[in-house]
Parts: sequence; structure tokens; C-alpha cells
Amino acid sequence: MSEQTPWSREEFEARLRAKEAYYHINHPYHIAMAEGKLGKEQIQGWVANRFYYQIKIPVKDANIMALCPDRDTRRRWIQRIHDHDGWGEDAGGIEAWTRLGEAVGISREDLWSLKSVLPGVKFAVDAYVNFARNATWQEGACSSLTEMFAPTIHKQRLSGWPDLYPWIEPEGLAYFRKRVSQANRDVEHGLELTLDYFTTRAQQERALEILQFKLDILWTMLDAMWLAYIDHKPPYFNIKP
Ligand SMILES: O=C(O)c1cc(C(=O)O)c2c(n1)C(=O)C(=O)c1cc(C(=O)O)[nH]c1-2
Repeated sequence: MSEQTPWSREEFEARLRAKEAYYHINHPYHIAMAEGKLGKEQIQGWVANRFYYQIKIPVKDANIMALCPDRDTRRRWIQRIHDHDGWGEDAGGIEAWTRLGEAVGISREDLWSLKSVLPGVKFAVDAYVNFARNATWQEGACSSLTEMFAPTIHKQRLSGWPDLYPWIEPEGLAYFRKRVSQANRDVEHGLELTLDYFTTRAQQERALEILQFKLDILWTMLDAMWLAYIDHKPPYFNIKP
């Protein structure tokens, strides 16, 4: 059987972008959040659980860099670690997320203790870090491409939350404001690497699978939160000690 013809660069990019249909913006938890239907505990649960994702992103990026022999790529990729961990005067995204935590009524100590992180969220996020550790660096780069769809969700929160959730201190939203431009810059690089590296049809199909795997991670995190904070069935809810 002859090899299938590769998609053109434009067709490949369009197929990657079409994965937006599976983005977590369409998860019922996010839909409820965007419609102002979540209560305080449900917002707090989301912020506390997403914190685990935030702290693992720079670890994931350090794994990608550790596998990358190309200096030019490392010089650009390292920016992602600075964005989250902070650099010089900039306290960074993890600190900004901590302020978001405070704005929704979670103390710094409680957030950092990770005591609210659900096992399902932990497993999903850890799968992302492990993927970056075990895959090639180009596959790791490709897995970050859900960021193509992130500016829309950040902007949705920035425009919606002040009216929908007036009890959240507005300074807490600074994280989302900053991510819009950072995500666009990350995507430019991630997409460039992906379109350059995944060139055969089999590789292009592999890239779509990787992107789907990452979408699965984001969706699964929200499934775990739905069960715990909407259905009130956190792990072991039915066990009477
Ligand atoms: O709030 C969101 O919905 C959302 C989604 C994603 C994403 O799509 O992976 C990221 C972020 N936020 C984000 O803030 C962030 O820093 C980030 C880094 C990455 C990544 O895969 O390297 N994704 C995301």
C-alpha cells in the first residue's frame, strides 16, 4: 500500500485548529462557569484544582527543554518557565494564580497545601508531565497547542466574571489578562515547530492524536471537578468510616 500524501501545511494547521470543538470551553463545568451558574465553592474548587496544573506547567516545560538539543529552541522555550515561575521583577503566573486564589477566598496557605486537589485532577496533570518526559521534544511542543484555544477562554472570563461573580475581587483576574498575549506568543512558536517537524501523513496524524490526548487531560480534569463539586460525589463520598 502506498503512503498517503501528507496534508499541505495549511490543511494540517486547519485540522489542528479544528480540534477546538473538543476544547474544555465546551465542558459543562466551563459552560456553567461562563453563564454565572457556579456558586462560591464551585469556583473555589476549580481555582484550587487548576492550581495543580499551573504549578506543573513549568515542570512540563523543563522536561521538554531537557530533551531538546537545539539551542535556538531552548532560548525561546525558556520564556514559558519564566512566565510561570517569574523572572526578575515579574512575580510570574503561579504567583498571579495565588492572587486569584485569594480573590476567590482561598488563603495562600490552603492553596499551596494542595489539600483540595482531587485524585482525578492529579492523575490527569501528572499524565501531561509524564508525556513531556517520555515523548520527543517535538511531541512535547505539539502537546502545548491547546493554547491555540486558550485566549478565547481567558477573554471570556475577563469580560464575564466582573458582572457574573461580583464577589470575586477584580485584581484576581490579572492572571487571565496576562495569558492572552503569552498564549498567542507560545502558539506561534509551538505551531512553527509542529508544522516543521510533523511532515509525513503518519506524523501529522500522530500530532492530531497528541493534541487530542492533551484535550482529554483538560476535559478529564473538569469531569473530576464536576463529580466532586456539582454532583457532590468526591472520592469515597459513600464510605462511612
Ligand atoms: O485557563 C485555561 O483554560 C488554560 C488552558 C490551557 C491549555 O489550553 O492548555 C493553558 C492555560 N490556561 C494556561 O494558563 C497556561 O499557562 C497554559 C500552558 C499550557 C501548556 O500546555 O503549556 N496550557 C495552558
